Amino acid sequence: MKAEDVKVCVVRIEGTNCEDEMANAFGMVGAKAEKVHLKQLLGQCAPELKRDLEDYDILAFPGGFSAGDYVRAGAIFAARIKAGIGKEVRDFVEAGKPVLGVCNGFQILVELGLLPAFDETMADVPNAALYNNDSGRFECRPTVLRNDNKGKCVWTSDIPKGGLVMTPSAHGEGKLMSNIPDFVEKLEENDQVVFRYVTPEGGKAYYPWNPNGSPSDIAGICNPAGNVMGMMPHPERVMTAYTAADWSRGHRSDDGDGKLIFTSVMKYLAKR
Ligand SMILES: NC(=O)CC[C@H](N)C(=O)O
Repeated sequence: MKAEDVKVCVVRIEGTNCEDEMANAFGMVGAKAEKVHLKQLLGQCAPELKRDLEDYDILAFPGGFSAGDYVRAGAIFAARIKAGIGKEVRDFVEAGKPVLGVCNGFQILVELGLLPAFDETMADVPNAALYNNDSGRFECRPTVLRNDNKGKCVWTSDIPKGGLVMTPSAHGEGKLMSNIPDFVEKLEENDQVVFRYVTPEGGKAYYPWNPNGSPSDIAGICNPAGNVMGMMPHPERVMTAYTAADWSRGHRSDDGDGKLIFTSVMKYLAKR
């Protein structure tokens, strides 16, 4: 698939607030991104505004405070999706099409049951959640991630295994939790761990470099097939070096580290 033929659905509802930079990020790697309100996918709009998920090649859930973070961040957005287009989303994922959830988007993917999705896609009762940060407050700062994926995730092929990327974090509910006793081990066994928080030198993270207290310093995971990825930090905010933290620019020329996520998925689609 040529880059210019790639169509991206950047889906939003009231409270989403990172759709512009998410659409811009895909545009910077040559794809055609469209900001689509959930109501357009549900048909609750003028006929000419109706959109069908199957017409897109990538589904992206941007950050924000969808539905005001009521109940839990992402819970209401996920419930509305599941009730209205659950089958279409499941078909999209099972067709191997790439799905990205950033921050609130990650929370939505977990609430939908699309991550970690150990046994099935969109299980009725999700077996994980993004919980309140250990600090009990909203954490907003540059964070450094190490790519710990062994090659399964389609969103990280341009980042060497063990490579470091600086991507900023900004969230109140970023602690990945699960009711499954050996949750982290299962993620590791399935190669579903993607990013871990580390210090700028690549060492074991401690607060504030792990801003939320996530076990094993996990910052991002993928599904067993590797086409769905969710991460708390915001790669779409560091597409260029000038938006990166000054101390993190040593190993990048004019691009920001976040661009590698978007170039990676375009390479995956180029082979489909
Ligand atoms: N930047 C975001 O998407 C924030 C996500 C969510 N509102 C939280 O605070 O955890």
